[in-house]
Amino acid sequence: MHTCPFLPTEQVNLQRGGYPKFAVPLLQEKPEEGRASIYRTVFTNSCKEMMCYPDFPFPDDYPNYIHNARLHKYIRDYAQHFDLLRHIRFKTTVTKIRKRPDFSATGQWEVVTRSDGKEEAAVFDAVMVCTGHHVYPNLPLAHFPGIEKFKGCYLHSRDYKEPEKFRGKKVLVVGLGNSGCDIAVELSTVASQVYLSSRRGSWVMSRVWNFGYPWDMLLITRFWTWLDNFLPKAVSDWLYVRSMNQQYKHEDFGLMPVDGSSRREPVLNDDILSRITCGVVLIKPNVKEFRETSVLFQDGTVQDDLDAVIFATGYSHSFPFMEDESIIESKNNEATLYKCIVPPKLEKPTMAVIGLVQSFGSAIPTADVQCRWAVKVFQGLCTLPSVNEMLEDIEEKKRSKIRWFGTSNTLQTDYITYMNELTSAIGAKPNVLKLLLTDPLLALKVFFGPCTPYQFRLTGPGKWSGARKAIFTQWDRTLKPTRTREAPPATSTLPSLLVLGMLLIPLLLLLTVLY
Ligand SMILES: Cc1cc2nc3c(=O)[nH]c(=O)nc-3n(C[C@H](O)[C@H](O)[C@H](O)COP(=O)(O)OP(=O)(O)OC[C@H]3O[C@@H](n4cnc5c(N)ncnc54)[C@H](O)[C@@H]3O)c2cc1C
Ligand SMILES: NC(=O)C1=CN([C@@H]2O[C@H](COP(=O)(O)OP(=O)(O)OC[C@H]3O[C@@H](n4cnc5c(N)ncnc54)[C@H](OP(=O)(O)O)[C@@H]3O)[C@@H](O)[C@H]2O)C=CC1
Ligand SMILES: NCCS(=O)O
Repeated sequence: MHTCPFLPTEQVNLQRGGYPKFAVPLLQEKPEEGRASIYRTVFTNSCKEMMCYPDFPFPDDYPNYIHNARLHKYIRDYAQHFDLLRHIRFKTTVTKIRKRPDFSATGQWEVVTRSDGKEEAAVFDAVMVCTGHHVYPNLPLAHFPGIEKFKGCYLHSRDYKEPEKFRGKKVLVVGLGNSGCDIAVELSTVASQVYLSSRRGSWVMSRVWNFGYPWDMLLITRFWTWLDNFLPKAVSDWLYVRSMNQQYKHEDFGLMPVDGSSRREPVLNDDILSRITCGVVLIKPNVKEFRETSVLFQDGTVQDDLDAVIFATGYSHSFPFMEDESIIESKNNEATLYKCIVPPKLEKPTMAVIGLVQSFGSAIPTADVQCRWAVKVFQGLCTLPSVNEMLEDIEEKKRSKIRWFGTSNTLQTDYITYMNELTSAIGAKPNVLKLLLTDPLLALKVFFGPCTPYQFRLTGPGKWSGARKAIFTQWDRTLKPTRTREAPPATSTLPSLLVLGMLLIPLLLLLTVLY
């Protein structure tokens, strides 16, 4: 990788010589091998009511979208609240996971760890692999002819931390995902020009959706999921494209996705339109090739005097610690796991992969429900079908992925459909029809309101007594952090009905005269 001359390298040396580690390793200047890495200004793109642990709402004074440092505190608060820290071994790397010799009888695993240079092995009855899928950068340089000739520098978005070092530079960002969009917007405040190249375009939405409410509280509901699946696909596709294009026409900003009906995860960014309108971010098509100091795009346009390229081309995932790599079969960004969790060919179901799904929904509640299902499998309370039946189910799910995402090799899945599948299996899926009879107001909120994580703790094993109240107060917690100034009492405005009447009367008179 061409290091950027204007990115000071002493930090790397400093790091070796006691560089002050950030409180949050994610923000270290030089990302740690095998760890996710984010840039300083990352704010969540799921709102607090949609991304909390199902039995641990965020404090009501937290903003709806949260800076990564506050999210880190919330996760630590959760661990402290449920007394989990005693179960966690920090600064400990798992270097090897292998079946014990008697695995087919016991289902036990041997796990080797390294901490402070010391290796240690231990035996476990079950293993949950929760190592994330935003760790290993996807940097497909072979797709960018001439990059080896390029005299500027380039890096993957995983290595990007902040914009200052790019002040006055001409920078190309490749990839219109959430990283590419965030980074292009931030760079545009200091760079002399930012180009944002997109291969297939993306739906780009603001976090602040209709009526000023969080996008995910309005769009991720059981009603919309039901309608999306109930209507003929052509109709639901038309509605989807129409809703995504309702705030502005994406083609007017060069953003329009090639496949508009794909339910691929949208980009959430509140500033990109303004940066495009101000000309500091220029949207470009895919790169055709790089030259020594310029880049040729697929539409034939050329950009000279390029200083740097940031490849925001996403991530791949791998499990280097698995001695037998065939256990978690994963290639082309798709994994062969039953319910996206269990390797189907194990003689004993004592391994679960958690978090290897991507949806409109949030990672935290998804992982919470996945773990609850996996524990029932480990306990033998959720029995798995035969290997062939699991493999057929995996194939069937791949076919439905093509229907919604245009490809099977994706971690994408439909959030509520997936959560329903898992919560049904453990008896924790809310029964809306039954609720209609027993608690009609709750039923309406559950079906038409935001599918907040509390819904997955309303009933069944793991039920949380505070879930109903959390659902009834979710909008209070949403509005509290923004309603921070009481509007002064209205002075001159006439009641709106009176105004409406005053407008209607002349209109009615005009109509009677005309007709
Ligand atoms: C920039 C960015 C912003 C995001 N914003 C949101 C958002 O707004 N909302 C949302 O829901 N999701 C968001 N995501 C996605 C979300 O962060 C991830 O899905 C989530 O972090 C997944 O959690 P995880 O625990 O599965 O994996 P990770 O958070 O990646 O954690 C994996 C952990 O495993 C550890 N690990 C890995 N290998 C080993 C090993 N061999 N031994 C020991 N430990 C190991 C790593 O150190 C790490 O601590 C974002 C992702 C990125 C990159
Ligand atoms: N604020 C937040 O909450 C943020 C959340 N995230 C999350 O982190 C995860 C990773 O996001 P991100 O890093 O953006 O990665 P993504 O995988 O979401 O996006 C990768 C982008 O790179 C493009 N790309 C990939 N390969 C190539 C190629 N060979 N040639 C051209 N373009 C290519 C893709 O284009 P194409 O569309 O054509 O495939 C896509 O636009 C996502 O889940 C995202 O939601 C990330 C940043 C901020
Ligand atoms: N869709 C929320 C998860 S993400 O990876 O940002």
